[in-house]
Amino acid sequence: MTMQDLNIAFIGGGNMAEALIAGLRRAGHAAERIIVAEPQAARRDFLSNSYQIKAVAENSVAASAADLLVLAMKPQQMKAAVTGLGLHLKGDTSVISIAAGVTTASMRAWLGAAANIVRVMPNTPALVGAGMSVLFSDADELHKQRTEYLLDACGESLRVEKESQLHAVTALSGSGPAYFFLLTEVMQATGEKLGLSPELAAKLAAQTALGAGKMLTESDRSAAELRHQVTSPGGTTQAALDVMYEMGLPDAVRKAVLAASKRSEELAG
Ligand SMILES: NC(=O)C1=CN([C@@H]2O[C@H](COP(=O)(O)OP(=O)(O)OC[C@H]3O[C@@H](n4cnc5c(N)ncnc54)[C@H](OP(=O)(O)O)[C@@H]3O)[C@@H](O)[C@H]2O)C=CC1
Ligand SMILES: O=C(O)[C@@H]1CCC=N1
Repeated sequence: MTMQDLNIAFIGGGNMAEALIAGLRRAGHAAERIIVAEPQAARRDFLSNSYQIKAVAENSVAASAADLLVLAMKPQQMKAAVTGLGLHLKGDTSVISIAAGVTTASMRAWLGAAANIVRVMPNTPALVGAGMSVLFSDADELHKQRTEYLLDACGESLRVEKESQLHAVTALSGSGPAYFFLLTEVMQATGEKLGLSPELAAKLAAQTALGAGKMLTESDRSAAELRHQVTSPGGTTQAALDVMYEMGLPDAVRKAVLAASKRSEELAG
């Protein structure tokens, strides 16, 4: 079976599932090979209309169709949703959990020892093909490669060798888009306070985020070097950065990333 022939099923059709479905469709995976099980009728309608995929209410229908099954509920919803689902899986189905914290051992306890489990921490930029996903799995290589087919349709993917590293990964790339969005929101609002129209302030903040991101990924210079290049001595950037340091922004970001990692550990139970 080629990767394009995989039947890919999602259980839970929320924000992150939608981002992965959008990535798959954008990369050309056939709509009739994607199915989502989602409890809310309005959300099912939205997903089937937006991506031309099949949306059903019963998890077992999606699970039994799957070569690749993506569990995309909240961590707290996972145990109830997947207990008993193992009965509906084909023997060689690859089961991907994207839930923060929930361990491979817990998934095996709920799904059955034979389940081929891959843990993934994706992020929402998958929606626009710019995702960063990290996987961990102790299952056979085939299951990791199938997972990479899905993830690479949505951006970039990497592997980690230790499951415990997923806490840090979650704190950086899983939650990370929200940190940049908050910064952008504040820049935009302040631009408006300084007299720019909402449209202009939004455009300047967003395009600046995109430009900074492209420089970080495409240039071989470090983030610190790129920052220095913007910062003329005695100039405007220096005035802004002085305030950021005085008010403890680096320390706040450090503590925020540590809090996200700790929360991931707590969700592991
Ligand atoms: N959002 C993100 O940026 C990222 C999220 N993740 C992980 O992805 C997972 C989903 O997050 P997110 O998409 O934000 O959450 P959402 O709440 O948007 O999506 C979860 C969906 O699953 C549905 N659901 C709940 N219970 C069941 C069930 N028993 N069977 C089938 N579907 C069910 C929910 O319905 P209802 O609303 O009715 O409960 C909801 O539509 C989480 O585990 C999270 O840790 C990972 C990386 C990034
Ligand atoms: O906030 C969360 O718990 C999920 C995991 C990473 C991003 N969103």
